[in-house]
Amino acid sequence: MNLVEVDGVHVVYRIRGASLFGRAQVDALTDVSLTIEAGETVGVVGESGCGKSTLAKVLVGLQKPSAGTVRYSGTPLDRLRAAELGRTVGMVFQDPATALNRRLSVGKILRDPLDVHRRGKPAERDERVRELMNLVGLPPSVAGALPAQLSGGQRQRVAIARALALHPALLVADEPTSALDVSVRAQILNLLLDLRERLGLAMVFVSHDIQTVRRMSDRIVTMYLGRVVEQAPAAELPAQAHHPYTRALFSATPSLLHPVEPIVLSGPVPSATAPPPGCPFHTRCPKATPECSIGLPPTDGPPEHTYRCIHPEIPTGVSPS
Ligand SMILES: Nc1ncnc2c1ncn2[C@@H]1O[C@H](COP(=O)(O)OP(=O)(O)OP(=O)(O)O)[C@@H](O)[C@H]1O
Repeated sequence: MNLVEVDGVHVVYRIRGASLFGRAQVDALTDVSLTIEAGETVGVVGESGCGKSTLAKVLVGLQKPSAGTVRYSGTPLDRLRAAELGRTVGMVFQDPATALNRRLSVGKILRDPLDVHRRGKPAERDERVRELMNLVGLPPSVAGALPAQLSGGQRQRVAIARALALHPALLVADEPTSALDVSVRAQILNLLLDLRERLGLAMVFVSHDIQTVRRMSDRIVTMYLGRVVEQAPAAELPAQAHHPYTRALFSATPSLLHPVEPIVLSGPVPSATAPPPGCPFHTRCPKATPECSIGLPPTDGPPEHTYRCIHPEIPTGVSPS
């Protein structure tokens, strides 16, 4: 059984004060389905506004879907009690400066979830706090420090330790390094990779940096305007990216190891309040034909590599189904 099953999830945000003549809602996620196996890292990529953070929030129960379900080991997310949810999934946010309580010491921040969920005796909770600090490479000497007294990298280590306090099976990391200095980003990424190995964690890694996602993930989900447009093993990308949008993302951040033919997209991302008809990507797609504006492409391909495109790029020698 999969650890997580996301099935047909929609999230609609109502916009207050929207014009009577415009749409008063954003379809942040439309019919999103994906699975995550125990111990697997799934990377989520796409341009700003495509729904990555909304998906992350749905996975941890911070955003209720307007339709569809999220199941953890077969149990719907909304049936899990708070303590069970903490044992199931933890979240690391983009900016640790705002995600941590400024008034609590590191020790108290880490002890808080253990106290709230009454995990073990007081001495065991103290021991778990020490264990968590050691796990993320924080020296015992910072237990009494406030978040403002730490470096950005140390703060993100605290946030990661807090997310792991209740031994979750899944860690959702939403742009966990983008608010950090370039010099410490690699350290936090290596810490996440190390924790995944040591704890057998499953991970959802959200980023707009597709090369980092590729390095971190077993599988990559590409999103565009709230929809999943491709899901593929990371090792197959970019060489076997079938969707022109996935290819365009890789070509925008070229790598010497994995060169991709440059693809220039025409125009900006359409507004999420008024998505185009047919394939949502057709207004910018270099391969678009008139039929792309008529119907939404069906999901095609084998379960391990799906795509929504009627003009997929399938390299010779690769079977499309
Ligand atoms: N609370 C909200 N109210 C209204 N619209 C929202 C809200 N949160 C997000 N949106 C809209 O929903 C869509 C998806 O946003 P989301 O933050 O999930 O995308 P994202 O891919 O994470 O973007 P970014 O990379 O910029 O964080 C966008 O059009 C965004 O403007």
